[in-house]
Amino acid sequence: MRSRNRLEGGDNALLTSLQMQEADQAAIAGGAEGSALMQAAGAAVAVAVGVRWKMRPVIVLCGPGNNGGDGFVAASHLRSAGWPVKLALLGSRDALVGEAAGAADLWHGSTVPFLPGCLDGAGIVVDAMFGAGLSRPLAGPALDLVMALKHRHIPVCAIDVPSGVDGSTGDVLGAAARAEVTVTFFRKKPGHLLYPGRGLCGDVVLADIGIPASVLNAGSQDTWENGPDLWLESYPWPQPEGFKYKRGEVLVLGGEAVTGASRMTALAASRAGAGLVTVAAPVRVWSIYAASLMNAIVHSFDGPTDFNTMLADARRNVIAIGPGAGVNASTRDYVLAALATKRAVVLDADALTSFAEAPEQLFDAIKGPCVLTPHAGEFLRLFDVDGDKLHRTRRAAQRCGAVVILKGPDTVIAAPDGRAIINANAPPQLATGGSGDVLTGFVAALLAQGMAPFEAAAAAVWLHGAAASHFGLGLVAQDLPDVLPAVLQNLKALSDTVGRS
Ligand SMILES: NC(=O)C1=CN([C@@H]2O[C@H](COP(=O)(O)OP(=O)(O)OC[C@H]3O[C@@H](n4cnc5c(N)ncnc54)[C@H](OP(=O)(O)O)[C@@H]3O)[C@@H](O)[C@H]2O)[C@@H](O)CC1
Ligand SMILES: Nc1ncnc2c1ncn2[C@@H]1O[C@H](COP(=O)(O)OP(=O)(O)O)[C@@H](O)[C@H]1O
Ligand SMILES: [K+]
Repeated sequence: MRSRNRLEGGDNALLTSLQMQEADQAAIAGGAEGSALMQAAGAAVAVAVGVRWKMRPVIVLCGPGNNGGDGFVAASHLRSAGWPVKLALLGSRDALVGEAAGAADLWHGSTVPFLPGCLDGAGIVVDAMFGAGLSRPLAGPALDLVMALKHRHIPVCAIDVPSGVDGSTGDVLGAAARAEVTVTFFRKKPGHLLYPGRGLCGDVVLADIGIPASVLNAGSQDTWENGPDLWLESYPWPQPEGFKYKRGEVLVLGGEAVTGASRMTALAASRAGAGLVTVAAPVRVWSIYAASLMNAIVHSFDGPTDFNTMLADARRNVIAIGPGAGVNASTRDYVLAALATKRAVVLDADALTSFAEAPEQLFDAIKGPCVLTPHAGEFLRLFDVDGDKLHRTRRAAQRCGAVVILKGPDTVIAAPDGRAIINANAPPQLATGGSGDVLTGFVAALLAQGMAPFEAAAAAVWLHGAAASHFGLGLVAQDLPDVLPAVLQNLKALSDTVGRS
């Protein structure tokens, strides 16, 4: 399937520092000159500065490695273009080696001491202290300069990453500069998309420095930025010869104390294309569901026997449990009964928290296709939270055998086989009560229509973010299903364009 192929390579791949180093080495083994890559990198930085700012005094802060080397090249280009440029080097000129030493030899401008005073009079800072080679928390003169930058309001252009940000994880080691623009090379890095790093990068410019895409071995990529490229080929568009049962049926467990949450899940599942949506409504509140849900079939149920009878209908190919379900033993039993069918199951909110005392019981019961959609608090109740967000989510997916969507402004989607996707299209207005319940419905609907769990999770998260952006400010959760049609129409137009090209 082509979508799978896109996942194996492509522009969306995110590279750790090590993977970037391997790509660099493969490019050089394939005939590229290391110095040419550095020249292209530094030139791209100079272009990014020139495009963004009017001519003014620039200070380039160079570190002791190749990030500093890129800084020397950028400084030379800006100087040749007439910009007043000063350069400060951390460490001694004689300690530079390789391409960085070569780039320094070509710098004929003034060099000033690497001290906070070097910022005086500067209108722009080019941060070329550390990139992929950051190996420990900032300290000493580098820390002093980053702290000085925080107190002055001089715009910063960072090379590769803001110095102090770990490109592989987005973590800040000690302290980090805050950039307005970050110029990175060949492919983005996870740290450009994961907080706190993402919040320090400003706009990320991806520069082509001549490393061919072919250096990425098919199959060796495991992390991508979310986007339609990854799953559009397997998106389940309505088919002329389809009928409602072919588009799948989602069974949503309704809550008793809280009814709005699962009603939003049901509406979202209908809008996202499930052929049928059935809500299992607790008998005492059945009328609330029946009166408010026109798109769904509302069945009243009174305890496990009734629920099991509803599960017995195998046309219900996806079961969504969690929103408003209540944290208790009954919810646990419903989850276990749903998982025992080995049909696709989406577990959110209370369905997860109900297993806080016994996560193993949940993990052991997952035998079929399953997507868990915890926010950070729910995740903490079930999983180990050591390490960065990408690592945490991957480990959780491996541990439980399900696709895990760890939500937040930088949602990570991980599969048990180690693949992971970072989402970056969600606007902050999505942080509103009930928006997670809508996401559960989107995931369930895409699974119902036959998408594989990893792709369904990624597509749902992307549509969710796109819907929130499309609506804009003032969003409440129930607006998301209502604006989904406009987002889907745009996506269909894109799909038709890609299909024709
Ligand atoms: N790969 C590619 O395709 C291309 C890569 N390119 C560029 O190369 C960059 C990577 O270069 P790099 O590997 O030389 O590492 P870099 O970030 O300069 O730092 C290493 C130096 O910093 C030091 N150091 C580390 N942490 C420190 C700290 N906290 N405090 C103080 N010192 C610290 C470290 O010292 P050590 O740990 O060895 O003691 C070492 O001396 C990459 O980001 C991109 O800009 C481009 O030219 C285009 C092609
Ligand atoms: N600051 C933010 N920026 C973008 N998206 C966010 C932000 N905070 C939360 N979200 C998204 O909003 C949704 C909230 O889900 P959740 O926490 O489960 O809320 P609820 O339980 O109220 O439905 C998730 O999809 C999450 O990724
Ligand atoms: K940097």
